[in-house]
Amino acid sequence: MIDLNARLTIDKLTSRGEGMAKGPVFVPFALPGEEVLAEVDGERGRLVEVLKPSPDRVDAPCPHFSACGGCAVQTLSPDAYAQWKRGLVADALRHAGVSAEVAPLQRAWGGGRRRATFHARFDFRGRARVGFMEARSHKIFELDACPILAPEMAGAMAAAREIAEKLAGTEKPLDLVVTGTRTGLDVDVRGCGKLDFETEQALIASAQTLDLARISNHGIVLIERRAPEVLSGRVAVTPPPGNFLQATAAGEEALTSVVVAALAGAKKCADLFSGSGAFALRLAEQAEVFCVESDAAALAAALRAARSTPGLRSVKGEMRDLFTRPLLPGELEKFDAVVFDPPRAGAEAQARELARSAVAKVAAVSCNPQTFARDAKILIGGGFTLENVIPVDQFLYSPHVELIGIFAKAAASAKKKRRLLG
Ligand SMILES: C[S@@+](CC[C@H](N)C(=O)[O-])C[C@H]1O[C@@H](n2cnc3c(N)ncnc32)[C@H](O)[C@@H]1O
Repeated sequence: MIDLNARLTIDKLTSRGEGMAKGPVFVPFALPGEEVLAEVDGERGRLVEVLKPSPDRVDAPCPHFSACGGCAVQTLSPDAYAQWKRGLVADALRHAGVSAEVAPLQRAWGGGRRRATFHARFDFRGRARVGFMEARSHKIFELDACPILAPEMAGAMAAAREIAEKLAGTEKPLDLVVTGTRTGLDVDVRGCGKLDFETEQALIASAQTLDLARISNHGIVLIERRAPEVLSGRVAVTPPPGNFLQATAAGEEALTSVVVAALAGAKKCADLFSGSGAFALRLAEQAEVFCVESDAAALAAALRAARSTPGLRSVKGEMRDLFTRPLLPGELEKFDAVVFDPPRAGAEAQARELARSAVAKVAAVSCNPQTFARDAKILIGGGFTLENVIPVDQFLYSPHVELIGIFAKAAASAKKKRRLLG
């Protein structure tokens, strides 16, 4: 039954960035401590009016707030926002029974996001609607400007629109992944399947008129006019189309500088889930690095970048699925230190092997506090101490938070493990 006029008190802001009242009822855009009027249908509430605003409520900086589904947590004051995000990490650790001091949130959005995925849908006349998704809907929200995009993304929306128009004939829902690089925009189109010759030529022509660095169809390059380049420290990397990239350059800098400092002194490091080398290429200024990654193109990009940069220590790598074939203690023996940065699912299998290993220092980077906490518990069970937890915010106004945990194992305990392993 729908209650059109429910008066609710909001108890907390959830890990999805929604206000939660008793019931529970989840009310997007409502803040803790507020009294609100909401339209309630089961567990979902639609904010109608804020009757008693929180002292932490501020004006949303973006004119598209609440219509665009992108940035739900814009009306929380900067201090309350930082406490909430830090709290997401602290709660996940507490819930998993891991005791650790969590450092204050590092703000790392810098100039803004260097990648965005625009969605395109076509109406029955073939007219493209291009933009982000509307809040809680499958409809497209069309917009001209997004304040959270980095300057390198200038022209990204116009490019996405023009390319979508060229693909109207496919009638399929499309995603356009646009990355702002220092040599221009890199666009990867997804969802259109194999294209006929004329459509491919039309996209190549668009790449010329829009002065794109590169355009690809689901990873298959149609034209590379200039190699797209991002910097990993001083190393220029050409990431494969649509490949994983930390959301902001400042976020990558924040995560990697913590890891590089924590692993200082190590002569041989492993970078597990290495992608195109954000950690490895910086660590290689001070240590030999071995990268392990399941995506062949990403691994190749890292190794190629290392080869073409003078002055780095050796960077080698292996393509390997670390979920099913984690590095075993015998293989880990070669390394003084390990960084691992898995996808949201975490690195359970690898954490189990690290726990059994004699590695002295481990930096765990994560985009999911829950799986981080699970993996941290495994490492601690293997004799590691969690020395430091640092939350890093590169997804401004969203509920996403990254974090780094620095783990150390005392030499005596590491030696004992080594003896046990024979
Ligand atoms: C969060 S990204 C981190 C990449 C890199 N460390 C960076 O900062 O740019 C996770 C990486 O893990 C890789 N990956 C996903 N599943 C994997 C698996 N089962 N085994 C090895 N690598 C995997 C992805 O291809 C991706 O490059």
